[in-house]
Amino acid sequence: MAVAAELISLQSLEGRLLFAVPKKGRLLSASLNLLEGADIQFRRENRLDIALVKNLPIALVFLPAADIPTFVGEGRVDLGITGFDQVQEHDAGVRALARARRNSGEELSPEESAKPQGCETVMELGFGACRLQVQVPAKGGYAEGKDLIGKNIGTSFVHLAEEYFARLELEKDGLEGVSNGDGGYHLGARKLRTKIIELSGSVEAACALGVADGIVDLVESGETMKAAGLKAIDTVVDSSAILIKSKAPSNPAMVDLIAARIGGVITAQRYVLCQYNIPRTRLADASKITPGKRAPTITSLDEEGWVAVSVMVEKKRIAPAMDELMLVGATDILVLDIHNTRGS
Ligand SMILES: Nc1ncnc2c1ncn2[C@@H]1O[C@H](COP(=O)(O)OP(=O)(O)OP(=O)(O)O)[C@@H](O)[C@H]1O
Ligand SMILES: O=P(O)(O)OC[C@H]1O[C@H](OP(=O)(O)OP(=O)(O)O)[C@H](O)[C@@H]1O
Repeated sequence: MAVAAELISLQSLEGRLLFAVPKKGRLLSASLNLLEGADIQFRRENRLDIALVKNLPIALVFLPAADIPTFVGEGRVDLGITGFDQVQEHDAGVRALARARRNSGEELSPEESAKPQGCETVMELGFGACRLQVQVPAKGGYAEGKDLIGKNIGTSFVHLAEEYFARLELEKDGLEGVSNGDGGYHLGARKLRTKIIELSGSVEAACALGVADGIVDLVESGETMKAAGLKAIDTVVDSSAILIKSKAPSNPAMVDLIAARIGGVITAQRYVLCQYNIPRTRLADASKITPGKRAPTITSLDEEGWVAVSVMVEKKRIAPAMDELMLVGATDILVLDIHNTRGS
């Protein structure tokens, strides 16, 4: 991490909530938009991975998305933005480590046992949607995950891939549904027959180059997979960006404040405000079309028998909702952008 000691001392971090943000990649720009919407003001110095927030007792820590669950899970950082897939992979890695230590007879120290491990999901953030999928050459003979048992699998998600193939191997051996009690599938004392090969990027090239028979990698549009001559045969995780928090944050009230601000921005991005006039006799029909997040706000109009309705509608539903409102007799339908929200 490029932290210039002369610019940001450890003392300047004292009393500040630490908030981890992806330093690059697919989640960076939407994460920065969220921070801006939540009025978290900072200036990131060139090459510096820590930024002090000007208007709140927070410091932002820019980290690779894959490392954020570790920092938050160990309580080194209070809050973080990362992909659900990364949290799942981290948790699978923690399970694998615990098993390895148990198998080698190593005891946890009292401090380790007492320390709250793992992170909690605060909310989904509405971006970074993708799927972690098992992909194979489109023209090959593999049709489902179990066809790859005993083969070579290239992936950056080694722990999730191991658990995925452990489950398939257990099923194949007639031990369907065995999870051995720690939340993820594993083979107990037996060894995984499928070979998981760790790759750190451009995983889609592994099959064509003969390194792997199949891969476990992320897919969004499917373009990368198609261009590499691959097809998906199974989904391991459905993912999107999430806000996570440590189980023992340094300042729970500040965590709640940031979560409320970010929640407000997300709601504002997802909804529009729809206003219309309608005869009171048709209100029940209109309310079915636009029920609102909780309930529509109804005000009487000066004109006898008419009411004005103000209601939040999901952006993706607004066009058909307007069509339907017209059909039940609504007039003067207006749609307004919501700049920010709180408590909705
Ligand atoms: N194609 C994609 N579409 C949408 N979200 C994605 C996509 N690829 C990755 N993501 C999400 O973004 C997260 C970070 O992935 P990304 O590849 O951008 O990270 P990175 O830090 O640049 O890592 P790397 O250097 O390994 O590429 C993933 O864990 C996933 O949640
Ligand atoms: O389905 P698509 O929309 O084509 O996206 C999928 C690609 O995006 C991710 O890689 P990224 O571009 O982040 O680079 P990487 O291979 O270096 O991880 C992922 O690993 C796939 O390669």
